[in-house]
Amino acid sequence: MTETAFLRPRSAPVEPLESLAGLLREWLPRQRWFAGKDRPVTDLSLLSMTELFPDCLHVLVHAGHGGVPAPGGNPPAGDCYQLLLGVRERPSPRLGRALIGRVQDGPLAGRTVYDALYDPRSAQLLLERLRHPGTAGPLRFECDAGQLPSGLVPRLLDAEQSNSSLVYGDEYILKVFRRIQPGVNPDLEVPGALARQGCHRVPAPVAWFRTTDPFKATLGVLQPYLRDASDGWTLALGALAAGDDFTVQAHALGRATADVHLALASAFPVGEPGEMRRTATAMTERLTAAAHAVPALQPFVPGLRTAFAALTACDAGPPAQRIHGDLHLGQVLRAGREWFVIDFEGEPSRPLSERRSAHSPVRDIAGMLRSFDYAARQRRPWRPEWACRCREAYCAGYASRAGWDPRKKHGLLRAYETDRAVYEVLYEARHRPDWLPVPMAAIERLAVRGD
Ligand SMILES: Nc1ncnc2c1ncn2[C@@H]1O[C@H](COP(=O)(O)OP(=O)(O)O)[C@@H](O)[C@H]1O
Ligand SMILES: O=P(O)(O)O[C@H]1O[C@H](CO)[C@@H](O[C@H]2O[C@H](CO)[C@@H](O)[C@H](O)[C@H]2O)[C@H](O)[C@H]1O
Repeated sequence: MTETAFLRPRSAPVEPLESLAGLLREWLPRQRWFAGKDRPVTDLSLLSMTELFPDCLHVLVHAGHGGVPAPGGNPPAGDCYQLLLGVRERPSPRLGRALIGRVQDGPLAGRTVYDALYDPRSAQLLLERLRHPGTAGPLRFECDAGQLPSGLVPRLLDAEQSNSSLVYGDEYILKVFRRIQPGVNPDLEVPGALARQGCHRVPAPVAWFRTTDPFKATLGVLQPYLRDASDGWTLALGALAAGDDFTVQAHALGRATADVHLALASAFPVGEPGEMRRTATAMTERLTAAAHAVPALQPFVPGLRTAFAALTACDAGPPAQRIHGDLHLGQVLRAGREWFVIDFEGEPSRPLSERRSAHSPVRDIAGMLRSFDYAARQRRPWRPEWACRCREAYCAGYASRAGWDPRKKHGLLRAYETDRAVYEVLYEARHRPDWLPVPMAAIERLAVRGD
């Protein structure tokens, strides 16, 4: 593996490759996983560029929103993204969907760049790198499994994702993180720790890659692929369409959630129950920021604030601990008769330090309860009673394993559900404006009726 002279990591806008930066500036905001859709990209700089294999560059870019450095020498507002770029004179016509554009000047002048994750050859070579641990410039490839098989055929998953995933021969799945923040990604840290606890509900990482420059960060994780699995969202929508009950599955899902919480509490330090006043303040601040970004929230702010204010009169809840952080029906897979939990990254828009700290497990429970509501609102007539039964069954399943019943923590649950619905309003406004009515219906319910 080489790191050629013009491919050394750089940290300022790179003049000779300006036209590559120009292409990426146009292309990035159109990607599903691009997090800054609500703000224009004002500047784009290449942070590092490494030749991963011939015709394939590993690139970290900073997409800036504002350009002016923040006070105190902090970098300007924006995010770092990971790209694997194929660079060829004439890419195969089959890569049409992946094309980014033709570079006009600099060392890559005249070559066409494309998203290399769509290129089976690059995907295969990426797995080869993981099979043979080692380095490429600042990149480190590491493997926990004895020997990974070779020759597995790759396919890029075509899912609504915050990252990009490659499935290899239905044996393994490699998640390539897109938005990169300094530090260990919880989606490597948590499944690794749970596997060491013997928790069978989470596929364990078998290989991963990371960078040491421009900061230390996890870039991708390979784990076993649950080949006959269906995700909870698909199963729930199927049940709704068929008019089927989903309470047996919801009950088992509650048990699975509690199993994962118990394993997390053993694997990581457990704190005191959250201090209610502080929790209420943080939730209120998030509400204020969300209402600023999505004006449709504003009429409901006073009603929603009462859910947070009421927290101060609540009993201390369960101790704070590491949690999933973004639990919903799309994050659980049913294989055979068991539920598995995936994607421990937490809510993608929150800072990594916050996602890696201890929180109330009620936050996860509230996330799943909201998800039943989302499912029940996918087709008319809406089925609130279906969601209600699932919510009951899920909480009962949770209580049967955890030893405490979420339904007896009504004030906490209401506050966390409200906080989650506020997050969802922001998420949908940014990523899927057509879906905004779904969390807005919950906002109205929580603000007006409070249940
Ligand atoms: N271990 C696995 N086995 C089978 N399918 C998986 C596995 N991990 C992820 N998936 C599939 O990939 C999709 C995206 O994975 P996820 O971790 O949620 O990515 P993202 O963080 O990008 O949203 C999931 O919805 C699921 O369908
Ligand atoms: O990409 P992630 O899975 O990490 O999570 C983000 O995207 C989710 C949507 O894909 C979003 O979930 C919301 O929509 C789901 C239905 O598509 C629903 O089941 C969830 O309850 C609802 O929150 C999630 O919030 C977001 O972080």
